[in-house]
Formats: sequence, C-alpha cells, structure tokens
Amino acid sequence: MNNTPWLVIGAGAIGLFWACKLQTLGHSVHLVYRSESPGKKITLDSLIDENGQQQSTSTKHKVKSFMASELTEQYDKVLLCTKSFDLKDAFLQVSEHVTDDATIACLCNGVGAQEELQSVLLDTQALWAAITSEGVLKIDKNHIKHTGLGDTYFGRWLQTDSNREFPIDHLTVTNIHQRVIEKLAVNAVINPITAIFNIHNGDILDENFKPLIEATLAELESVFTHPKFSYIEQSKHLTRANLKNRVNTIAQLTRLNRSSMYEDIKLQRQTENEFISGFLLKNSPIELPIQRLLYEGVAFSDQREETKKKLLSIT
Ligand SMILES: NC(=O)C1=CN([C@@H]2O[C@H](COP(=O)(O)OP(=O)(O)OC[C@H]3O[C@@H](n4cnc5c(N)ncnc54)[C@H](OP(=O)(O)O)[C@@H]3O)[C@@H](O)[C@H]2O)C=CC1
Ligand SMILES: CC(C)(CO)C(=O)C(=O)O
Repeated sequence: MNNTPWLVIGAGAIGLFWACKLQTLGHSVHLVYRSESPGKKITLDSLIDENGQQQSTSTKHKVKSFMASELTEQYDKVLLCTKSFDLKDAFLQVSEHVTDDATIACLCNGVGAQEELQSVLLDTQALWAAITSEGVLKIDKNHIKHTGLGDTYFGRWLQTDSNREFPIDHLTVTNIHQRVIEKLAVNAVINPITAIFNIHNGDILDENFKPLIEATLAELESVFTHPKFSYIEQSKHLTRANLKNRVNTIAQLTRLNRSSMYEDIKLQRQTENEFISGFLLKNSPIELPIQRLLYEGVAFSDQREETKKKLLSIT
C-alpha cells in the first residue's frame, strides 16, 4: 500500500469519523469540508469500545482540513462521506485533483447516488461503494460521538473493474449491491419512522410501534421477493423474518442514536428520502401504501401530524 493521503470529502458525522478511523489505521488523511471548517483537531467520543462494551473514551485526532478550492495535490484514494443527494457534485468539485487510476469510495445510504457517481468517473477509476451500520452523531464542528458500534463494508461497484486491491484491509465484500439493498431495507424502516415520530433508533422496538413495524416489514417483503422487482437477485432473501432480524439488531445496536433522517429533519436539512423510500416507490412493481405514507410523512412537514395518526392506526 502506498502512503499517499486519503482525500475524505465531507466533514459531517461519518466523514469526521472516517478521518479519525483512517488515521488510527495508519493512513494519512486530508479532509474536505464545505461550510464549516473542523479546524486542526477532531475529538471522537466513544460510548462503546471495539468489543461493543459500554465504555466512555475520548480521543483527539490531528487532521488537515481544506475547502475544495484550496486543494493543490493529486489524490489516488478518495472517500466520499456526503449525503446521497450531494454525492456526485461533491466528487465533481474535487475531480481535477483525483488521479486517472484512483480508487474512489463512497459511503452513503440509499440507492441511486452510486450510479450517478459512476456515470461521471473515468473508465480507469474504480468505484467502491460502501455501507455502514455505525452510529455517529456530530455534536460540534470538530466533535463527534460514536454512539452505535456497527460494521462497514466496501465492494467494487462494477464487476469489470481491475483486480486492484482496496487500500484498507479486511473490509471488503464481493457483492456490495446485495449489501446496499439490505441496508436500504433497514433504512426504509428505521429512518422514516424515527424521523416522523422524533424518536431514537431503539424506540422503534417499543410495543406501540409493533403493528406499524410488522406491517412495514410485510410490505417490504412483498416487494423484495417480487419476481418483477429489478433488484430481485440481490433482495430475494429479504423475507419478513430476515428483515425483522436485521431491523431489530440495528435498532438495538444503535438504540442511543438518532437516525440520520431524524437528525436532518430536526435540523431542517434536506433528507435522503428520495434515495430510500423514494427509490422503493419508483422501482417497486407493486403499490406500497405504507412506504408511501412514510415517504410523505418525511417529505411534507405540514402533513406530519395527520400521517402519524394514520401510521399508528395500522393494525
Ligand atoms: N451518521 C450516522 O450515524 C450514519 C450515517 N450514514 C450515512 O452516511 C452518509 C453521511 O452521513 P452523515 O455524516 O451523518 O451526514 P452529514 O449531513 O452529517 O454530513 C455530510 C457532510 O457532507 C458535506 N458535503 C456535502 N457536499 C459537500 C461538498 N461538495 N464538499 C464538501 N463537503 C460536502 C456536508 O457539508 P455541509 O456541512 O456544508 O452540509 C456535511 O458536512 C449519509 O448517506 C448517511 O445516511 C449511515 C449510517 C449511519
Ligand atoms: C444504521 C442507521 C439507522 C443508524 O442510525 C442509519 O443508517 C442512519 O441513521 O441513517
């Protein structure tokens, strides 16, 4: 592995977390921010240790931060940590500083943005998509809290890419498309429900949300196992029981976390609704009335109280 720096794009919760993580793994990191500089030092508070035990630690990481316009070097390793709706533009903003043979990784929720990014890459650049179930909260411009221990996996987006290895050991999988769909399934339950009801991830396991969760899972099973669903090869194993297990496990592991969608609504920011529920509504061969309600509950704040009542009346 060469020791040129990683260019991490996005100084949000996940970007700051990965800047710290890459550094801990021995990589050098240059971080690109958009609106607010994190300064020279990032503080990472952890409520859990690497074994998942409850334990409070705080570490400080010195990372060089730049605005895109301040970059002068060429980078052969890029990790994009923006929201899905910003992904392609965030890359285009730095593309003149990315080598023709670069490894470009993107770590965002939802489906659709990866393909948009692939469409602006050179044939010689390799896209690695990633999914993560880590829970990270940004509490200040240079201060994050690791609230939920999860896993992160990277995989080649195009199977035709060369067999060049990924520059971080032990985190790669062969079928990232399947992982992306599995993560989409989890996000299509946890994110809109926590965002609409203003609750932490673990709260969706409460008794009063049981009928809504069951109905949402049943509906998702019907699309994921539908022979006409375009991603059926990646999704056919997502039965109701399988989905329930995934959603419960992640809700439990990130129980103290606010989902990224809840956080976005709370801070009145754009959400990834279009790339989660919106993607399912656009691509499903069947009607998805519950997913539509969740989509609308997130998209239209003026209808949210009404939507909550409808969602809680589902039996
Ligand atoms: N946080 C979490 O626990 C989890 C997050 N994820 C996913 O990871 C992804 C990142 O999430 P998260 O870090 O929470 O999101 P944030 O909104 O906290 O961070 C995204 C960051 O990207 C920055 N950005 C956007 N466009 C550009 C650009 N052109 N140049 C530089 N920076 C840019 C934003 O800048 P600005 O500050 O200007 O808006 C923002 O700081 C999302 O897809 C999310 O769903 C997945 C699992 C867990
Ligand atoms: C895993 C989970 C639900 C963690 O909060 C997430 O992906 C998100 O918040 O977007």
